[in-house]
Amino acid sequence: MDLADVRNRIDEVDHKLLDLFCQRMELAAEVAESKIGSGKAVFDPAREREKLLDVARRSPERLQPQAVALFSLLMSMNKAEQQRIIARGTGESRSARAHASLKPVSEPFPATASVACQGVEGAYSQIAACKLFRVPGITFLNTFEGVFRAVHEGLCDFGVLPIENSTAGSVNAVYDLLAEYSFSIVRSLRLKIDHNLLARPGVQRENIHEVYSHEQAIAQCSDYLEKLGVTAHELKNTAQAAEFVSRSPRNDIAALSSRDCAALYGLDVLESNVQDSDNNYTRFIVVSAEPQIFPGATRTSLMLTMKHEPGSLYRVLERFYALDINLVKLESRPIPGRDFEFMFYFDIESPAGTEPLDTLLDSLDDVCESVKYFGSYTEVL
Ligand SMILES: C=C(O[C@@H]1C=C(C(=O)O)C=C[C@H]1O)C(=O)O
Repeated sequence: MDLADVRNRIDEVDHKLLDLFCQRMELAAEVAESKIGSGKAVFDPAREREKLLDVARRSPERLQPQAVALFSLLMSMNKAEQQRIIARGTGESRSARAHASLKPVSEPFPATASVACQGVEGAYSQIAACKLFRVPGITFLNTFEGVFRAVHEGLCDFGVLPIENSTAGSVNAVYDLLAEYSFSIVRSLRLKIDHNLLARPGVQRENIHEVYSHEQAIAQCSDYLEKLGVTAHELKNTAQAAEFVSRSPRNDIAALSSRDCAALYGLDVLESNVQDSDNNYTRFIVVSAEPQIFPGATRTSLMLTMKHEPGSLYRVLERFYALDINLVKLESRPIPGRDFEFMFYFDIESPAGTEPLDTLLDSLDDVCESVKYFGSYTEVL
């Protein structure tokens, strides 16, 4: 069998398939028009079930799963096309945000601003704020909620908060507050976290018996602490641990903190980069009360809830695939007390203000129980 011959025959089949695919997609305009007239929903599950049953019956048995998958994708693309047409026709986006607010503004991200951070001086949030803004005026609050309240009440322009860590995962409390306050993410930063063993000047490493830090830092350095043969104690944050050690008269304690804290609290770095994994990053976000998209935004964060049934995540992922949109984060999260729904965090890469992202946002309501759009922004390293 000559490969070139077979390929010619494949090409012929593909030309026909492509022609039929375009015809099928063009019918979406007529279906959309009829649905605008009748007020019927784009997604008609009964019709789709019938179609898939028919497809399965008509296919040879060994090709049934592939045929069903192919037609599911065709129907998904058809629905996305209908959503796009309906949204344009009525001039009204069904997405979580209207199109107008999805367009980037012309002014650049500010270099100076008043910023709310959780913790105390030297905390990783403060280090992040100083990398995110050239000259930030920082107000420290005790809790994440305090940060949101400070921005909500107009005391600060922006808030800086941790959103996920490469070892511990997403910070659910921050996601919940984003949804509760309807705030937008306007920038993010991937900060490499290096923990250091800090002690008062003159203290020797071999004399250390107890180490103080935040529970996550202790977890991230657990192998090191075991080797050191010390007991670990939790404090509210790593900066507070440094402060505690600096004030204590004891000569057998140390803190796991950032290098900045050594200078800040007059401590010596006994050993640097003591974390077990050298791939330890925390992502911080800048939040604002008003939705704002700054130039160059390519990352979008969403929180989607889906029914607990076979294929629900697949139907959403299909939309990304059909629009050639790359996923950079997908994490599931249990919803306490709600057995019949699933919540997922999605981050996608797609320039804000362009067709694929608008089309995607317009078409998600159809395959999700709820869609939360948290903003489009630039991630800096
Ligand atoms: C095209 C329609 O809209 C949707 C898409 C379908 C398809 O692509 O075949 C089927 C049912 C609907 O969910 C329709 O209602 O017929």
